[in-house]
Amino acid sequence: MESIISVSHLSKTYAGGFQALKAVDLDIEKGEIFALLGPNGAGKTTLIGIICGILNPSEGSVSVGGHDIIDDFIKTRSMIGLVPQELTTDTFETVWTTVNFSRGLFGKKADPKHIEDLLRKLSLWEKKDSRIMALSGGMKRRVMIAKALSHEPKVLFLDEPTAGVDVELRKDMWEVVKVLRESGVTIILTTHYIEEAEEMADRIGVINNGEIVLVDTKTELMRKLGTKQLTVELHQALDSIPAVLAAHDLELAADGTQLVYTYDTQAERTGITSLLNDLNQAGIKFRDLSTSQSSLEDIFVNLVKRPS
Ligand SMILES: Nc1ncnc2c1ncn2[C@@H]1O[C@H](COP(=O)(O)OP(=O)(O)OP(=O)(O)O)[C@@H](O)[C@H]1O
Repeated sequence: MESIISVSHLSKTYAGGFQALKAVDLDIEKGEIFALLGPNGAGKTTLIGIICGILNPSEGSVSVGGHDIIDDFIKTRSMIGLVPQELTTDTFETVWTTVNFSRGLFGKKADPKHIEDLLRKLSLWEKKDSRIMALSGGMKRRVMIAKALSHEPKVLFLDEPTAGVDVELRKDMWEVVKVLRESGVTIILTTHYIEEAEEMADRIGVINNGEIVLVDTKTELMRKLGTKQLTVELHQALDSIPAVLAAHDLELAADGTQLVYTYDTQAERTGITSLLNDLNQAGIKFRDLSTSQSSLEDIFVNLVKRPS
């Protein structure tokens, strides 16, 4: 895959000495929806701020579409649309005026056709002559997206697009994002909601304490998530896994008193029946059985838990 954003060894130390980013490496692929997950204060806004040229990095570099964000600031900035966390827009203006004005800020020639297409895509066309203050919260958010896309950027950043909105609005936003992706825009969103990342993202990155601790495709994470473990409590400890059980994905735990069997919950056959048969044949007796499943939530919590 071709990358559209390349972040290399990026560090940020704020004036007071606090290091908010620590040698971050990250590639964003053209056309993907990438979700950046992380707890409060992890460094998400700092990372976005640097890529968008709002903040200076302390070390490292970022390129957008192959251009360096510092050497080629105007070019890279025009390739980016940013929807900030807070809704900040001139409430007395109409939707049409506001969105056209945003395009002008990037020095782009007026293009009523593009703005019309954009407003239609965002289900705002009927509201083009309404003042922003007369719109619902969901519509205001969509106006923010229209403003961010008015100059035809290649990449759209959505910083916490659904923070504090109700479930219905959140689902609306997910639909909007998918429609935008189909039009070829690469989307990077930050979120606290694991469900949101699961619903929308092609890939998920987890950031904690200024470090990227995991980047993986959602499919791969779901595959990991789809595995379950069956723990067999044995009557007598084993030194090793007997050869008759070699066909099963087993590990010995708790000083040999537990056999842990990992299986795929999505597989047609879990293999549990045959494992229990083989245990019986081998004369291995057990006291108890229990199952557990790791969720994306568990993976996330484990990755970001603070040392106590
Ligand atoms: N201007 C600043 N000066 C000093 N420290 C800052 C400054 N801006 C942010 N920080 C600190 O840097 C860390 C990262 O902040 P950042 O806003 O990037 O986190 P975040 O992941 O976006 O958090 P949230 O989810 O709460 O928005 C935090 O500990 C924050 O207190």
